[in-house]
Amino acid sequence: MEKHDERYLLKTKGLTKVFGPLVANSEIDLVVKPGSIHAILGENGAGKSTLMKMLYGVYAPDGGSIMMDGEEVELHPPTKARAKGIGMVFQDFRVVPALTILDNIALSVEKGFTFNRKKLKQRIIEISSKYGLAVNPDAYVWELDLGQRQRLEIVKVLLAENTRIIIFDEPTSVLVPQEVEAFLNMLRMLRADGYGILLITHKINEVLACADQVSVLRSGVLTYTASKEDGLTADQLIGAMMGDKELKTVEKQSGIQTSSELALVIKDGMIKGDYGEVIIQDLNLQVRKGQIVGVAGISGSGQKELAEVLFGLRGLLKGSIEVAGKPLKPDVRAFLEAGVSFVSEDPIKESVIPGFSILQHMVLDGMELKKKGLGIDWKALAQELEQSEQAQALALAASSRRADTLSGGNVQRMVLTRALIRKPEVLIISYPSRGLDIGTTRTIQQHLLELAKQGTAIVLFSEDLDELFKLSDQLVVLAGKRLTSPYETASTNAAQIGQLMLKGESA
Ligand SMILES: Nc1ncnc2c1ncn2[C@@H]1O[C@H](COP(=O)(O)OP(=O)(O)OP(=O)(O)O)[C@@H](O)[C@H]1O
Repeated sequence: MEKHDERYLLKTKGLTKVFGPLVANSEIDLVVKPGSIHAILGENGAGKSTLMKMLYGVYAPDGGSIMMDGEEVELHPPTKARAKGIGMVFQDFRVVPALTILDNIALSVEKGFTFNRKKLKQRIIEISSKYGLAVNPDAYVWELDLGQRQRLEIVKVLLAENTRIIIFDEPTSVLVPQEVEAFLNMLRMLRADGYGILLITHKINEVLACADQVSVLRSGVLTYTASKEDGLTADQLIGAMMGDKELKTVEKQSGIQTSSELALVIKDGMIKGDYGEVIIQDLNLQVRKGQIVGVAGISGSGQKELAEVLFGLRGLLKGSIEVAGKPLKPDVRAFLEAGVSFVSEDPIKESVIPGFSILQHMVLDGMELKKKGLGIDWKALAQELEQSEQAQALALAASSRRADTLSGGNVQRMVLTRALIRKPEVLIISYPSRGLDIGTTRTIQQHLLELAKQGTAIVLFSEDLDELFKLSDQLVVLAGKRLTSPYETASTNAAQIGQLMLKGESA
């Protein structure tokens, strides 16, 4: 028998993964204990997902070993990892939208083609009520919001035979603030039942709220480990992640007068959803030059549809939209020409073209071409991009890198650089800090304030109320198919905005 303090579910020794010349993970020693939550922290591109993907068998290690139950194991491909009891909840969900929750789960956990629907349904209900994971087995996946899809993934992992380690890759990035506490409670219940939890997150407060152990990666190396008994503090963890780099503070200068010139106006608009249903009606919105208007709302209240209207990707069913006093038809080219830039809510899915480099993405989005003879001077373009203030501030990866091999946070940096570099007249930006590490989050927030100071009108969609309050001059709320009138940020508070999010202005 091993001594109690030597108990572990999984242990790595010298685990290493390289991608060409890049050492993404270098000689990592990590221990996953039963009944514990182990947080993995690190800046964007530090190697967190790579490490987790080796433990879930997506990648075969290039060096080192993994031990389970006292012997060395091979976990690649994921079928082997799953057979050993390792489950992973990814950021992008692996579900079939056209099927119900029950059928999706049957596809992943049942071995044959026939299965006992009634029994499986019963098991889903049991497991989901045990851990507070409200899911309706008969609902279709396309009907579900991101939080519900995540719960489906978790149920799937829990129903798989002998799961004992569960890896979560930035789970709370898709959750609205009200769902985060319930999620952390669920993690605590899993811990109490003996599961070993690996949790990748950028949110220090979540780590402090629930982690038993913390490991920090920097440039592929595990540089810091600590446990709750050592007394974890935010400063210590941020220091371990950022090293000598300083964490900026972001503050909006008060008393700046925004111009009275209107940059963007929607009058009496109506927006329909993908199934012809009315999503927003009686829509009125005005954004002045240099003003940041934050849009709050519970997810799925029409944020995506409104953002698409503001970039010409979706038409208004009624009403009009004007940019700098000029009415525009729903046509992205016309919006681009009018100086509108757009950051969508899901950059990995919507903005990355497989096989294309960062530079090619920039050119496709309208970066001005430099001619050389009959061709394009790619070298000069690359230099211009890499030396730009925006690329440097956001530490954009090398412009020749293929965008589809970037880490999640680095894709977000690419999309943000692309939007900022155009010095837009109007910027429509959704969830700017999603997936970004804490240092980059502050940098992008500072950039948005600077951009507004220089006259850009910004519509900011965010689920993070702190971020909305920190950056916005005015707040509007989407609720009950309507957009509220604007509230001056300085004279409202989170409680009032929270009420509006739940009940709209009829409250
Ligand atoms: N398939 C791949 N091919 C080439 N390089 C890769 C591949 N996957 C990851 N990388 C690189 O390995 C490094 C580590 O990436 P990884 O996704 O593990 O970082 P991360 O810490 O999870 O970052 P983030 O917080 O941004 O998600 C990055 O430089 C990334 O670009």
